[in-house]
Amino acid sequence: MAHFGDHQSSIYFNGMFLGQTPDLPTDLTSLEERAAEVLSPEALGYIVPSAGGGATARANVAAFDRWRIVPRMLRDHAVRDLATEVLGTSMAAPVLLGPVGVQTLAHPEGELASARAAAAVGLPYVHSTQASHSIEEVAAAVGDGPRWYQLYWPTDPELCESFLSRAAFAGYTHLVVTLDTTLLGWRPRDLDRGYLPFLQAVGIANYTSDPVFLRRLEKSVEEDPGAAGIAFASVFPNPGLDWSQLAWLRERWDGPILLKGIQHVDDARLAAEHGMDGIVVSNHGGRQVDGAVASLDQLPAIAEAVGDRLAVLFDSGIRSGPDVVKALALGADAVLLGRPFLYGLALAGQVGVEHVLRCLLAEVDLTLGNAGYASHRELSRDSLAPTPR
Ligand SMILES: Cc1cc2nc3c(=O)[nH]c(=O)nc-3n(C[C@H](O)[C@H](O)[C@H](O)COP(=O)(O)O)c2cc1C
Ligand SMILES: O=C(O)C(=O)c1ccccc1
Repeated sequence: MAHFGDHQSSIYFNGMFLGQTPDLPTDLTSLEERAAEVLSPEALGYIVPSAGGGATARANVAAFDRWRIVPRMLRDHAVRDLATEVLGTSMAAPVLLGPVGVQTLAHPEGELASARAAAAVGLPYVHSTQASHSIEEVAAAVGDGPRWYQLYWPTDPELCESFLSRAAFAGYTHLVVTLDTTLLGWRPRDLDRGYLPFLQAVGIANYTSDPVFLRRLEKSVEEDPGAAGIAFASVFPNPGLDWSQLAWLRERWDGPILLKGIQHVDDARLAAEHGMDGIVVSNHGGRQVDGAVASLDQLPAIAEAVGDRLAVLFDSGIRSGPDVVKALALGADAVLLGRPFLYGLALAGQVGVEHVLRCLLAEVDLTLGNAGYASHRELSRDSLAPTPR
């Protein structure tokens, strides 16, 4: 609670700004509009839209509106506590910064700014394989804060081992294996522009800092910046993965492993049967399978089926404090933030990301308190009612 508590009382007391704060909107929808004014057309076209016509991305957000919080009265909430622990990692609140690649697209300091902001607010940072800063640079930026590593499992086992050993050596403790992007989804806005950040010379420091990857490059990156993009395209797609290969991964990672991209209750059960420690119920913010179900709609059944065996994390569509409260009440142990923190990053670097995180946590705190809860641990399905149609 330490970090968040300090900031909450000194800056965002009762939701009001008391001291110096960045000149940024406090609601995340307005923040997205402001970020759209500063992002390049390419960056905007990559970050904001989703797969296909965006039906799943819209469904992700709309799903939260089908639930309403039912406030309780005269329940002492003078001392409130958002602090929690997930798979041994302590955090100021049940919120993590989700893995997001190529963040220099949004701001020159990219992942370094986001990682510093996460550490300053006391939330874990999940570092993407697809990042524009290396595993080691981001570890240094996080300092004493919690470090989780997200794996895009490359086709080359030697490269995969290299990523894993570098991450472990740099002090990352938890592995989040993203399963929903073995092939990049159909994304018309990028296709129409002929632009994908990781195929250009930018955005793949995580690969170009890797000795195994560099050995795979026939031409040096200095000679031909396009060579890295081509080598990346040859190792990134991995549609041959199946459940049997998790044993291989388990042998190579000592800490907890979470599977990201789970949407089917049977896959959640399979994750438990294969000895995983957690899952992230996610559809990648609607960026992969357009027409897929809303992520929140899958959460209750999944949490019910495996919540006693696995840590159940959730993402896709979180845009406000009440959204966080609803996901927790429906069975999530914690949520991951995606696009919203990128908008803060685009507008003001580290300060902008901190602003987004503090606004979100302050709104979670006020929503819980005014609904009669001293802690998110008191939430249950009974805290919500379905919205009448
Ligand atoms: C620009 C962008 C890049 C992303 N890169 C990754 C990535 O490298 N690895 C990953 O597992 N998920 C990635 N994601 C997905 C997020 O981790 C998360 O699942 C998603 O953004 C949640 O949906 P939301 O943006 O609606 O909150 C990315 C999302 C965005 C918007
Ligand atoms: O754009 C994404 O959503 C994403 O996860 C990704 C996938 C491959 C390379 C870079 C980012």
